[in-house]
Amino acid sequence: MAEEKKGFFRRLVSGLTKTRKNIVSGLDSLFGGFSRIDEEFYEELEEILIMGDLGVKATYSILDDLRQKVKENHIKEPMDCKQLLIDSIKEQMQIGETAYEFENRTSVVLVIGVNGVGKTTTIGKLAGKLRSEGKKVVIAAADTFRAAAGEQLKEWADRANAEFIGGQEGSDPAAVVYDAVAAAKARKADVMLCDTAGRLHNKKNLMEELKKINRVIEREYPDAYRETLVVLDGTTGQNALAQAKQFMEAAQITGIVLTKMDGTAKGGIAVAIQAELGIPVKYIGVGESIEDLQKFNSDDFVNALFTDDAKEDEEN
Ligand SMILES: Nc1nc2c(ncn2[C@@H]2O[C@H](COP(=O)(O)OP(=O)(O)OP(=O)(O)O)[C@@H](O)[C@H]2O)c(=O)[nH]1
Repeated sequence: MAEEKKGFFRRLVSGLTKTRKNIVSGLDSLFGGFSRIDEEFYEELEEILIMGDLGVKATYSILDDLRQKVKENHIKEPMDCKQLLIDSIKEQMQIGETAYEFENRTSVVLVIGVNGVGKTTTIGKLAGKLRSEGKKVVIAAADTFRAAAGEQLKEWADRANAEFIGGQEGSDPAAVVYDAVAAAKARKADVMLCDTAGRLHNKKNLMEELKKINRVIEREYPDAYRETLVVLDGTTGQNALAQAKQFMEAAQITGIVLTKMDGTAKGGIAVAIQAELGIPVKYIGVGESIEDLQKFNSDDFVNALFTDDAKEDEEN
Protein backbone atom coordinates (compact mmCIF):
# COMPACT_ATOMS: atom_id res chain seq x y z
CA MET A 1 0.00 0.00 0.00
CA ALA A 2 2.82 2.38 0.94
CA GLU A 3 4.56 1.47 -2.33
CA GLU A 4 1.36 2.08 -4.26
CA LYS A 5 0.97 5.46 -2.61
CA LYS A 6 4.57 6.35 -3.39
CA GLY A 7 4.08 5.32 -7.02
CA PHE A 8 1.01 7.46 -7.28
CA PHE A 9 2.75 10.43 -5.71
CA ARG A 10 5.57 10.12 -8.20
CA ARG A 11 3.12 10.00 -11.11
CA LEU A 12 1.33 13.00 -9.66
CA VAL A 13 4.58 14.94 -9.35
CA SER A 14 5.60 14.12 -12.91
CA GLY A 15 2.08 14.71 -14.26
CA LEU A 16 2.04 18.13 -12.66
CA THR A 17 5.44 19.14 -14.05
CA LYS A 18 4.18 22.08 -16.09
CA THR A 19 1.91 23.40 -13.35
CA ARG A 20 4.69 22.97 -10.82
CA LYS A 21 7.19 24.83 -12.96
CA ASN A 22 4.65 27.56 -13.62
CA ILE A 23 3.84 28.22 -9.99
CA VAL A 24 6.86 27.09 -8.03
CA SER A 25 9.60 28.61 -10.20
CA GLY A 26 7.89 31.99 -9.79
CA LEU A 27 7.65 31.47 -6.05
CA ASP A 28 11.27 30.39 -5.74
CA SER A 29 12.47 33.56 -7.41
CA LEU A 30 10.07 35.53 -5.23
CA PHE A 31 11.30 33.97 -1.99
CA GLY A 32 14.92 34.20 -3.12
CA GLY A 33 14.69 37.62 -4.73
CA PHE A 34 13.13 39.63 -1.92
CA SER A 35 15.10 40.52 1.16
CA ARG A 36 12.03 41.40 3.21
CA ILE A 37 8.31 40.86 3.28
CA ASP A 38 6.73 44.10 2.13
CA GLU A 39 3.79 45.22 0.00
CA GLU A 40 5.72 44.63 -3.18
CA PHE A 41 6.40 41.07 -2.07
CA TYR A 42 2.69 40.44 -1.52
CA GLU A 43 1.81 42.05 -4.85
CA GLU A 44 4.19 39.77 -6.70
CA LEU A 45 2.89 36.75 -4.81
CA GLU A 46 -0.65 37.73 -5.76
CA GLU A 47 0.33 37.88 -9.41
CA ILE A 48 1.99 34.45 -9.31
CA LEU A 49 -1.07 32.84 -7.70
CA ILE A 50 -3.50 34.47 -10.14
CA MET A 51 -1.33 33.52 -13.11
CA GLY A 52 -1.15 30.00 -11.69
CA ASP A 53 -4.94 29.76 -12.04
CA LEU A 54 -5.69 29.54 -8.33
CA GLY A 55 -8.55 31.96 -8.91
CA VAL A 56 -9.17 35.44 -7.49
CA LYS A 57 -11.14 34.33 -4.45
CA ALA A 58 -8.68 31.68 -3.30
CA THR A 59 -5.73 33.99 -3.99
CA TYR A 60 -7.12 36.75 -1.78
CA SER A 61 -7.99 34.34 1.00
CA ILE A 62 -4.52 32.81 0.84
CA LEU A 63 -2.92 36.27 0.98
CA ASP A 64 -5.06 37.40 3.92
CA ASP A 65 -4.26 34.23 5.79
CA LEU A 66 -0.56 34.51 5.01
CA ARG A 67 -0.36 38.15 6.13
CA GLN A 68 -1.92 37.19 9.42
CA LYS A 69 0.40 34.22 9.95
CA VAL A 70 3.46 36.29 9.06
CA LYS A 71 2.41 38.90 11.63
CA GLU A 72 1.57 36.40 14.35
CA ASN A 73 4.81 34.50 13.90
CA HIS A 74 6.92 37.65 13.52
CA ILE A 75 8.36 36.33 10.25
CA LYS A 76 10.82 38.66 8.58
CA GLU A 77 12.58 36.51 5.98
CA PRO A 78 10.63 35.72 2.77
CA MET A 79 12.14 32.19 2.72
CA ASP A 80 10.57 31.52 6.12
CA CYS A 81 7.06 32.04 4.86
CA LYS A 82 7.20 29.35 2.17
CA GLN A 83 5.83 26.65 4.49
CA LEU A 84 3.16 29.09 5.72
CA LEU A 85 2.08 29.61 2.13
CA ILE A 86 1.87 25.85 1.55
CA ASP A 87 -0.25 25.51 4.70
CA SER A 88 -2.52 28.36 3.61
CA ILE A 89 -3.16 26.79 0.21
CA LYS A 90 -3.99 23.48 1.89
CA GLU A 91 -6.35 25.22 4.30
CA GLN A 92 -8.18 26.97 1.48
CA MET A 93 -8.79 23.60 -0.11
CA GLN A 94 -10.22 21.99 3.02
CA ILE A 95 -13.83 20.99 2.51
CA GLY A 96 -13.99 17.97 4.76
CA GLU A 97 -13.57 14.31 3.99
CA THR A 98 -14.41 13.37 0.40
CA ALA A 99 -16.83 10.46 0.23
CA TYR A 100 -16.67 7.72 -2.40
CA GLU A 101 -19.86 6.12 -1.16
CA PHE A 102 -20.91 5.03 -4.64
CA GLU A 103 -18.12 2.45 -4.62
CA ASN A 104 -19.74 0.58 -1.75
CA ARG A 105 -23.43 0.74 -2.56
CA THR A 106 -25.78 0.10 -5.45
CA SER A 107 -25.35 3.39 -7.24
CA VAL A 108 -25.99 5.49 -10.28
CA VAL A 109 -23.23 7.88 -11.27
CA LEU A 110 -24.29 10.56 -13.74
CA VAL A 111 -21.36 12.03 -15.64
CA ILE A 112 -21.77 15.49 -17.10
CA GLY A 113 -19.39 17.59 -19.18
CA VAL A 114 -19.08 19.38 -22.49
CA ASN A 115 -17.63 17.57 -25.51
CA GLY A 116 -13.94 16.89 -25.56
CA VAL A 117 -13.22 17.35 -21.85
CA GLY A 118 -12.47 13.65 -21.38
CA LYS A 119 -15.87 12.40 -20.27
CA THR A 120 -15.79 9.15 -22.25
CA THR A 121 -12.25 8.39 -21.16
CA THR A 122 -13.15 9.10 -17.53
CA ILE A 123 -16.17 6.77 -17.63
CA GLY A 124 -14.01 4.10 -19.29
CA LYS A 125 -11.29 4.44 -16.67
CA LEU A 126 -13.81 4.39 -13.81
CA ALA A 127 -15.51 1.31 -15.26
CA GLY A 128 -12.11 -0.38 -15.52
CA LYS A 129 -11.28 0.43 -11.92
CA LEU A 130 -14.61 -0.77 -10.56
CA ARG A 131 -14.40 -3.97 -12.62
CA SER A 132 -10.89 -4.66 -11.34
CA GLU A 133 -12.39 -4.57 -7.84
CA GLY A 134 -14.86 -7.24 -8.94
CA LYS A 135 -17.87 -4.93 -9.21
CA LYS A 136 -20.61 -5.36 -11.79
CA VAL A 137 -20.85 -2.26 -13.95
CA VAL A 138 -23.47 -1.08 -16.42
CA ILE A 139 -22.61 1.82 -18.72
CA ALA A 140 -25.49 3.90 -20.09
CA ALA A 141 -24.64 5.92 -23.19
CA ALA A 142 -27.23 8.63 -22.70
CA ASP A 143 -25.29 11.11 -24.82
CA THR A 144 -27.40 10.28 -27.85
CA PHE A 145 -26.60 13.64 -29.39
CA ARG A 146 -23.54 12.29 -31.16
CA ALA A 147 -23.30 8.71 -32.45
CA ALA A 148 -19.50 8.74 -32.14
CA ALA A 149 -19.75 9.31 -28.40
CA GLY A 150 -21.68 6.05 -27.98
CA GLU A 151 -19.30 4.06 -30.17
CA GLN A 152 -16.27 5.25 -28.26
CA LEU A 153 -17.94 4.45 -24.96
CA LYS A 154 -18.82 0.96 -26.17
CA GLU A 155 -15.15 0.30 -26.89
CA TRP A 156 -14.27 1.27 -23.32
CA ALA A 157 -17.14 -0.88 -21.99
CA ASP A 158 -15.90 -3.90 -23.98
CA ARG A 159 -12.37 -3.37 -22.75
CA ALA A 160 -13.54 -3.15 -19.15
CA ASN A 161 -15.96 -6.04 -19.60
CA ALA A 162 -18.88 -3.87 -18.51
CA GLU A 163 -22.44 -4.10 -19.78
CA PHE A 164 -23.20 -1.42 -22.37
CA ILE A 165 -26.63 0.08 -23.03
CA GLY A 166 -26.94 2.62 -25.82
CA GLY A 167 -29.54 4.10 -28.12
CA GLN A 168 -29.90 5.38 -31.67
CA GLU A 169 -28.43 8.78 -32.47
CA GLY A 170 -31.00 11.40 -31.55
CA SER A 171 -33.07 9.04 -29.41
CA ASP A 172 -34.40 10.09 -26.02
CA PRO A 173 -31.58 9.98 -23.43
CA ALA A 174 -34.11 9.25 -20.69
CA ALA A 175 -35.22 6.13 -22.61
CA VAL A 176 -31.61 4.90 -22.68
CA VAL A 177 -31.43 5.50 -18.93
CA TYR A 178 -34.69 3.57 -18.46
CA ASP A 179 -33.26 0.58 -20.36
CA ALA A 180 -29.97 0.81 -18.49
CA VAL A 181 -31.73 0.85 -15.10
CA ALA A 182 -33.70 -2.25 -16.13
CA ALA A 183 -30.44 -3.95 -17.13
CA ALA A 184 -28.72 -2.86 -13.91
CA LYS A 185 -31.56 -4.25 -11.81
CA ALA A 186 -31.81 -7.51 -13.77
CA ARG A 187 -28.08 -8.16 -13.48
CA LYS A 188 -27.81 -6.86 -9.93
CA ALA A 189 -25.18 -4.35 -10.99
CA ASP A 190 -23.20 -2.53 -8.35
CA VAL A 191 -22.68 0.69 -10.27
CA MET A 192 -24.38 2.20 -13.27
CA LEU A 193 -22.24 4.83 -14.98
CA CYS A 194 -24.27 7.16 -17.12
CA ASP A 195 -22.84 9.40 -19.84
CA THR A 196 -24.91 12.48 -20.66
CA ALA A 197 -24.72 15.18 -23.31
CA GLY A 198 -23.42 18.43 -21.89
CA ARG A 199 -24.76 21.16 -24.07
CA LEU A 200 -23.99 24.22 -22.01
CA HIS A 201 -24.89 26.68 -24.75
CA ASN A 202 -28.48 25.65 -24.22
CA LYS A 203 -28.79 25.53 -20.47
CA LYS A 204 -32.55 25.21 -20.45
CA ASN A 205 -32.45 22.09 -22.62
CA LEU A 206 -29.66 20.65 -20.55
CA MET A 207 -31.60 21.25 -17.35
CA GLU A 208 -34.73 19.66 -18.80
CA GLU A 209 -32.76 16.67 -20.04
CA LEU A 210 -31.07 16.13 -16.67
CA LYS A 211 -34.37 16.55 -14.84
CA LYS A 212 -35.98 13.94 -17.05
CA ILE A 213 -33.09 11.52 -16.54
CA ASN A 214 -33.25 12.11 -12.79
CA ARG A 215 -36.98 11.48 -12.73
CA VAL A 216 -36.52 8.13 -14.45
CA ILE A 217 -33.81 7.07 -12.00
CA GLU A 218 -35.81 8.23 -8.96
CA ARG A 219 -38.91 6.39 -10.13
CA GLU A 220 -37.30 3.19 -11.42
CA TYR A 221 -34.35 2.86 -9.09
CA PRO A 222 -35.29 4.66 -5.88
CA ASP A 223 -32.86 2.78 -3.66
CA ALA A 224 -29.81 3.54 -5.78
CA TYR A 225 -27.28 5.88 -4.23
CA ARG A 226 -26.80 8.95 -6.44
CA GLU A 227 -23.66 10.71 -7.55
CA THR A 228 -23.35 13.45 -10.17
CA LEU A 229 -19.85 14.17 -11.41
CA VAL A 230 -18.86 17.05 -13.66
CA VAL A 231 -15.84 16.41 -15.87
CA LEU A 232 -13.70 19.47 -16.59
CA ASP A 233 -10.65 19.87 -18.80
CA GLY A 234 -7.84 21.06 -16.53
CA THR A 235 -6.01 22.69 -19.44
CA THR A 236 -8.77 25.28 -19.76
CA GLY A 237 -8.05 26.90 -16.39
CA GLN A 238 -10.56 29.57 -15.38
CA ASN A 239 -12.86 28.44 -18.16
CA ALA A 240 -13.26 25.12 -16.36
CA LEU A 241 -14.27 27.03 -13.23
CA ALA A 242 -16.90 28.95 -15.21
CA GLN A 243 -18.23 25.69 -16.68
CA ALA A 244 -18.50 24.14 -13.24
CA LYS A 245 -20.54 27.13 -12.05
CA GLN A 246 -22.94 26.77 -14.97
CA PHE A 247 -23.40 23.06 -14.36
CA MET A 248 -24.07 23.79 -10.68
CA GLU A 249 -27.05 25.85 -11.81
CA ALA A 250 -28.38 22.94 -13.86
CA ALA A 251 -27.86 20.04 -11.46
CA GLN A 252 -26.90 19.01 -7.97
CA ILE A 253 -23.23 18.31 -8.43
CA THR A 254 -21.53 15.98 -5.93
CA GLY A 255 -18.03 15.98 -7.35
CA ILE A 256 -15.63 17.13 -10.03
CA VAL A 257 -13.23 15.18 -12.22
CA LEU A 258 -10.33 17.27 -13.53
CA THR A 259 -8.76 15.73 -16.62
CA LYS A 260 -5.57 16.37 -18.58
CA MET A 261 -3.76 17.69 -15.56
CA ASP A 262 -0.58 16.16 -16.99
CA GLY A 263 -0.32 18.44 -20.00
CA THR A 264 -1.10 21.75 -18.39
CA ALA A 265 0.44 24.65 -16.55
CA LYS A 266 -3.02 25.53 -15.26
CA GLY A 267 -3.32 22.81 -12.61
CA GLY A 268 -3.83 25.48 -9.93
CA ILE A 269 -7.46 25.36 -11.02
CA ALA A 270 -7.93 22.46 -8.57
CA VAL A 271 -7.35 24.96 -5.75
CA ALA A 272 -9.83 27.43 -7.26
CA ILE A 273 -12.52 24.77 -7.61
CA GLN A 274 -12.40 23.51 -4.04
CA ALA A 275 -11.84 26.93 -2.48
CA GLU A 276 -14.40 28.79 -4.52
CA LEU A 277 -17.11 26.23 -5.21
CA GLY A 278 -16.74 24.03 -2.16
CA ILE A 279 -17.27 20.97 -4.36
CA PRO A 280 -14.73 18.19 -3.97
CA VAL A 281 -12.46 17.30 -6.84
CA LYS A 282 -12.94 13.54 -6.60
CA TYR A 283 -10.59 12.40 -9.34
CA ILE A 284 -7.85 13.86 -11.46
CA GLY A 285 -6.56 12.53 -14.76
CA VAL A 286 -2.80 12.75 -15.18
CA GLY A 287 -2.54 10.69 -18.37
CA GLU A 288 -4.48 8.48 -20.73
CA SER A 289 -4.18 5.05 -19.14
CA ILE A 290 -6.48 3.57 -16.49
CA GLU A 291 -4.00 4.09 -13.65
CA ASP A 292 -3.81 7.75 -14.58
CA LEU A 293 -7.24 8.45 -13.16
CA GLN A 294 -6.64 8.91 -9.48
CA LYS A 295 -8.60 9.84 -6.41
CA PHE A 296 -7.79 13.38 -5.51
CA ASN A 297 -6.30 14.33 -2.18
CA SER A 298 -5.69 18.04 -1.75
CA ASP A 299 -2.78 17.72 0.68
CA ASP A 300 -0.99 15.29 -1.65
CA PHE A 301 -1.74 17.62 -4.54
CA VAL A 302 -0.22 20.66 -2.83
CA ASN A 303 2.76 18.61 -1.64
CA ALA A 304 3.29 17.39 -5.21
CA LEU A 305 3.18 20.97 -6.48
CA PHE A 306 5.90 22.00 -4.07
CA THR A 307 8.14 18.95 -4.51
CA ASP A 308 11.33 20.12 -6.10
CA ASP A 309 12.78 18.24 -9.06
CA ALA A 310 16.24 17.77 -7.60
CA LYS A 311 14.86 16.04 -4.52
CA GLU A 312 12.60 13.82 -6.64
CA ASP A 313 15.55 12.76 -8.82
CA GLU A 314 17.59 11.94 -5.75
CA GLU A 315 14.82 9.77 -4.33
CA ASN A 316 14.44 7.86 -7.57
N1 LIG B 1 -3.21 13.65 -21.41
C1 LIG B 1 -4.45 13.32 -21.04
N2 LIG B 1 -5.39 13.14 -21.97
C2 LIG B 1 -6.63 12.82 -21.58
C3 LIG B 1 -6.98 12.67 -20.20
N3 LIG B 1 -8.31 12.37 -20.15
C4 LIG B 1 -8.75 12.34 -21.41
N4 LIG B 1 -7.75 12.59 -22.29
C5 LIG B 1 -7.80 12.68 -23.75
O1 LIG B 1 -8.68 13.72 -24.13
C6 LIG B 1 -9.30 13.43 -25.36
C7 LIG B 1 -10.81 13.63 -25.25
O2 LIG B 1 -11.32 12.67 -24.40
P1 LIG B 1 -12.77 12.02 -24.56
O3 LIG B 1 -12.94 11.08 -23.44
O4 LIG B 1 -12.97 11.53 -25.93
O5 LIG B 1 -13.65 13.30 -24.33
P2 LIG B 1 -15.24 13.45 -24.26
O6 LIG B 1 -15.49 14.52 -23.27
O7 LIG B 1 -15.90 12.16 -24.04
O8 LIG B 1 -15.48 14.00 -25.66
P3 LIG B 1 -16.59 13.60 -26.68
O9 LIG B 1 -16.58 12.12 -26.75
O10 LIG B 1 -16.09 14.27 -27.91
O11 LIG B 1 -17.82 14.20 -26.11
C8 LIG B 1 -8.90 12.02 -25.71
O12 LIG B 1 -7.84 12.06 -26.65
C9 LIG B 1 -8.38 11.44 -24.39
O13 LIG B 1 -7.42 10.44 -24.55
C10 LIG B 1 -5.94 12.87 -19.22
O14 LIG B 1 -6.13 12.81 -18.00
N5 LIG B 1 -4.71 13.21 -19.70
